[in-house]
Amino acid sequence: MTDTPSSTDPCIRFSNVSKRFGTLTVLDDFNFTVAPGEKVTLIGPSGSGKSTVLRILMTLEPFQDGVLELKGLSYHEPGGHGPFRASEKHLRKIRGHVGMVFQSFNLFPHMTVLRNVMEAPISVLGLKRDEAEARAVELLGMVGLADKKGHFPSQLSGGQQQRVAIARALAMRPRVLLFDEPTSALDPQLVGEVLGVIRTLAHEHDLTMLLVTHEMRFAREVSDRVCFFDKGKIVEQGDPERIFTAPEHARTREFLQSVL
Ligand SMILES: Nc1ncnc2c1ncn2[C@@H]1O[C@H](COP(=O)(O)OP(=O)(O)OP(=O)(O)O)[C@@H](O)[C@H]1O
Repeated sequence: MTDTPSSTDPCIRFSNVSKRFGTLTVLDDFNFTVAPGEKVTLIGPSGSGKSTVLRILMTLEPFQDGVLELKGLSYHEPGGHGPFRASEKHLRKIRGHVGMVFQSFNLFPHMTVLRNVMEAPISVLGLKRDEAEARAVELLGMVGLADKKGHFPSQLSGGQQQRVAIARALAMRPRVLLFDEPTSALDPQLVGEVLGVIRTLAHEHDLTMLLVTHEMRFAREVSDRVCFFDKGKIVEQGDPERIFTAPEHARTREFLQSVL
């Protein structure tokens, strides 16, 4: 396994990955690749394993079988003792490439918005304070919150907090950004502002993005590829227009009829 990816390598590659929680098999011989810069959305029924795919990529969950690579780095080191048996140092290296935006915003309540965005680049990347501040101010401007940098999270709406969380993830300059139902915890009137920020990111940046969302119209707008996921497998995938207008698989059709 090499640590030096070539430009033609997929950015993310799951090869025959299986994930079990006790006796429950969530991913069964799962194969999936994402190209550099590609925006891919996973849709599918609740409990089908979509979040688990993201959590494994973020190194938040171990897996049992198979091989997972991100930007040419394997989740188990050569000579290691099976999947995910990597040293903390190696996992940190992987994590350095990937950011994640969760359903709940998870901001530090005792820190201002600015500090929430600055903190990890200082403590994890070793950025100087003024560099981290300049980066944070720029990103807060990008998500439309430059004027809120001195506020605390409790003084912001859910939509604003989620936009801070997006700025915080971007501050680590990840190559891959994962979104796990980023608007599910929001009041309906706040969903649009968060989707707007993600839409801009998708259209204007070469970040590789993997999204799990129940917002089908949004999935159609931002994705290069939509994957219908059910019972730990990709049942059908392709161009969003085709998946949404002419799904080939009966399970995809049933799912889309139930949510559209
Ligand atoms: N830590 C855990 N321990 C035991 N079972 C778990 C754990 N995390 C997830 N599961 C189970 O794994 C399955 C897949 O969960 P996952 O959250 O990946 O599904 P999902 O497709 O993202 O669902 P949703 O759309 O509802 O978020 C579910 O049956 C869930 O109950």
